[in-house]
Amino acid sequence: MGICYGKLASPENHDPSLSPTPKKKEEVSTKKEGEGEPGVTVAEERTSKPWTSPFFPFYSPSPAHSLFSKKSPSVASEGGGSATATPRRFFKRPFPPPSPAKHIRALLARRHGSVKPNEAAIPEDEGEEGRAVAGLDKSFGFSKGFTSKYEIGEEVGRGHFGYTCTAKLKKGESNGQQVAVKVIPKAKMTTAIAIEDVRREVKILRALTGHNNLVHFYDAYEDNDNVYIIMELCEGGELLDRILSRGGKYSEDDAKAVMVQILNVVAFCHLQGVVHRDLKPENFLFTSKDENSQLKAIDFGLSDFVKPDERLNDIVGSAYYVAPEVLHRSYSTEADVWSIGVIAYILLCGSRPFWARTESGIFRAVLKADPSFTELPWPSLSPEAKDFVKRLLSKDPRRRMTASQALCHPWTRNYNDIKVPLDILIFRLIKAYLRSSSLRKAALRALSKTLTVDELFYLKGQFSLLEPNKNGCITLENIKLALMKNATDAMKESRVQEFLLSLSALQYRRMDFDEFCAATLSVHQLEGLDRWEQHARCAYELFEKDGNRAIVIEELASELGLGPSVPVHAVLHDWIRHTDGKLSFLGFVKLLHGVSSRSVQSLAKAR
Ligand SMILES: Nc1ncnc2c1ncn2[C@@H]1O[C@H](COP(=O)(O)OP(=O)(O)OP(=O)(O)O)[C@@H](O)[C@H]1O
Ligand SMILES: [Ca+2]
Ligand SMILES: [Ca+2]
Repeated sequence: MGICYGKLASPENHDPSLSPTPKKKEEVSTKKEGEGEPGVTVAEERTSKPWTSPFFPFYSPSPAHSLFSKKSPSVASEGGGSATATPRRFFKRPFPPPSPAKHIRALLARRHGSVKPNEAAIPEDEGEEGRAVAGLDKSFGFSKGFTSKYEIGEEVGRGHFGYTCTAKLKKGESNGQQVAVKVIPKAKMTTAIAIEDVRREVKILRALTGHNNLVHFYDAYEDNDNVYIIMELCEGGELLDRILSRGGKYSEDDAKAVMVQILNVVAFCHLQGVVHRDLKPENFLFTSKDENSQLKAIDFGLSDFVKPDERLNDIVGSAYYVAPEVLHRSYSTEADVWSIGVIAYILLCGSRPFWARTESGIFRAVLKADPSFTELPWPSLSPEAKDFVKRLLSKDPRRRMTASQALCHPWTRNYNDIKVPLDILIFRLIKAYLRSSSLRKAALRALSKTLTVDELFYLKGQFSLLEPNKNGCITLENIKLALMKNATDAMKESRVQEFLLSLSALQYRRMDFDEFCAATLSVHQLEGLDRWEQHARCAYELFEKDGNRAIVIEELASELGLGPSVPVHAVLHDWIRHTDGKLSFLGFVKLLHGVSSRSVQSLAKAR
């Protein structure tokens, strides 16, 4: 079971056209996170926050906020107690508006070491680290003497793992400087996983600090009771509160201003080999109350390092924002881009793309349902905005845009001279290209000739970031220099350098822009486009003229790295044209994918 919204039984019973009547207090039925108990009603008030914002109707609280006081379950009323005041909101609204997101319960259970039967919607393997253990080592090696250096002020926010206060430096050069301190009680660290998470949160903040859209990290302290993370104080409040105070809807331009900042910092994290894993509007703060204030990513508590070809498998994040592949336990940086897609959807229409009353219901929707782009206000939004969100919310992570690509999308790319960061995907694809057979390279080259202006825009940008020489070519040296320019300590952890070594096939050669396009185009992404068939047919015609040649089945099998156990004549029969022994269209498309022997084996079994 998950969060409940009073008696908002069906997704159809809300009205998107309602005026965002601000409410300070809202009563909704909810269930305590991480515990399998039945729903309890919570009355919430965020007025004790320094930047209190009005609530959107149906605002549902996160039980993690201790500022909320509990009330008896009987006071839950329809539509959060405000149904009679604005009855029109029923029957029309497609989804409830955003509210604070809750962490996935399996994750919390694992971190608190309390997995009870049937509690987690997706069972986690409970290893030694996930069990609450007495006598855990809770020393982090952080500085001591927090209280002698800082005078702690008012609480400005609270999450599941800690609370955040303002603080003032007592002495030294920056005497009086206001900072934010996230206090994480050691008493809450009951498992090895929880301790490791705090260690990694600080390590990642330390490694990434410096980006304009990432909260500035100053230092970390500890004493017997707490860990203290000292950061820049963001006084503009959470993005979630701004969404709510605007009635859940942003103009396209305002949404773009937010999106561009989010994509920028996430592209930066991904290049460094860090995946955030908890992107949601609560984890972006504005530096000031100003409308055009800068946005900062915070809360790297669930973040991790990921090597370029590695897949992570622990289920982490917040239900509304979690990517399908995370639920399938095999994911990488693309999972963050999905969460950005959910945020983009909410910004543009004020509703969540995937909604259900229970956690498992949300997971089902994430895995199976297609978000609505037909309900209001979608018909009145630009086709570019819709395409942008759809390509972030592609269920297949290989078809999803990367953060850098999203900054090159026609919806965003003309926004205020965006500087698109280097995309780690480029290096992954070059690596795969260099390992390909000459036949596959020829096929990719043919496909690259069919790229459109939009697709070339991104590739041109990436190519110029690698600073080609006078002849318009790049070498391994260019790639090294470009990465060094962008490298932070995080890169050492995620071992991008090691990955670079794997590009050593480039050592004695250079690549011009044409070859770069062939190397870095993503076949999977092109396949996700409506015009894929056209692309592929057109590319096949070019390949016929230039690259196609007679090939015997055994040679093709070896090109594809098929082992002797594969019945190649049966499997590859349709891939070779019997009239002249050259690749058929089917064979061409398979070759473009660089079909793995595993998929061919499964193909063989299916026959
Ligand atoms: N640098 C900051 N300046 C101002 N407020 C902050 C800052 N960092 C955090 N906060 C506030 O404190 C809240 C909790 O911080 P944070 O999200 O890091 O905690 P958490 O316990 O990890 O939360 P969660 O439950 O989302 O995992 C934030 O949502 C925000 O409102
Ligand atoms: Ca948070
Ligand atoms: Ca957190």
